[in-house]
Amino acid sequence: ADEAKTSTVTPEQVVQAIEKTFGVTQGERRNHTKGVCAVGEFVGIPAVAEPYSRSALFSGEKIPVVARFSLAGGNPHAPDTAKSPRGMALEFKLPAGGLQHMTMLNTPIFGAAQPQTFFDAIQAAQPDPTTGKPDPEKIKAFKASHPDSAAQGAFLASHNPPSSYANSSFWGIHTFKFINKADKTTLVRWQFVPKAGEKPLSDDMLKSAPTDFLEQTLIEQVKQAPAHWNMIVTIGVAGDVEDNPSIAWPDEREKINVGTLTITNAMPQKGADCEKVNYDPLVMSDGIAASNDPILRFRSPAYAISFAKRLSNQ
Ligand code: HEM
Repeated sequence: ADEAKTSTVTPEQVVQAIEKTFGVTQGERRNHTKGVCAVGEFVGIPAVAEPYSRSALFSGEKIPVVARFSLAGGNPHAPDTAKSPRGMALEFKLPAGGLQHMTMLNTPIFGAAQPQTFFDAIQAAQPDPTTGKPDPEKIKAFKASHPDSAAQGAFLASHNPPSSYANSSFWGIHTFKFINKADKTTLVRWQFVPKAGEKPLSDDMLKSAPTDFLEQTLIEQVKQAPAHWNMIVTIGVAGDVEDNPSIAWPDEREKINVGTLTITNAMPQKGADCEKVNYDPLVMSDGIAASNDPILRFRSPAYAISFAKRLSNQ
């Protein structure tokens, strides 16, 4: 066990472990396999955002967005009632071909401080050959030996999953840097807050809801009226955790509303715009930059491996 803790797991090994635990859906994402495409726009509030970031995202112009909503894990048939993370991935199409990605979850923190913990979690969830199910003893041992997984686990256990993607908050989780026109850097974290409010499944709905409802609910909701989220940025102060996505920042930090995301249309992922996007979270525009968070840095090569596989129909 000590050896495992100090060893350096590679993105290849993590993607292989995901494939072993969940199986492979040919030509599809290795993680967050089940999902739905959407499109819309983002309008920033320059008076609020520009003191912190010079990104063209916050110019106040309408920025086209290609979005994808998803369930965590590599199971393409995961039930929409599963108490697992939901994802929201955004590709903002900035003027002159510039891009900004935000690839978020509906939990404020992540279940791993380093890639090794994520790898160990995936391995612990591997189905036991005799039962076809994860071995509860292995999951227990994983939790006991990985305290950095506890906060996200507790959040997921105490919050029922959303009744609609349009009624869920999504967090960027990692610490990022905003850089303004005077080259001043501010540490930030962000959250997309649904204007329609958070509406989790009730305990009764959790038992009675069908396997698949999230995709159809979103498609039908946005046919009636667009769905909106405010982008709320938390301003960090000296000493706030910069490189550990498993630890939340104190609640009392200043929060600013820097713009609104509007989703105008949603559609099945096959053949739609989001299908062939690699939502690498390190694709960023001038004015927004990565921290040294080891999870954030690790995601980029892991997504590239999954993307290359699915594009070549593996
Ligand atoms: C070591 C940590 C992580 C690993 C190894 C990992 C791995 C992956 C992989 C392989 C994919 C599929 C990529 C593709 O084929 O396009 C994926 C998708 C995704 N991940 Fe992660 N991930 C990690 C952490 C995170 C974190 C911290 C977040 C949120 C802050 C996140 C949010 C998502 C979302 C939303 C998607 C779906 C993107 C889409 O719709 O295309 N992941 N992840």
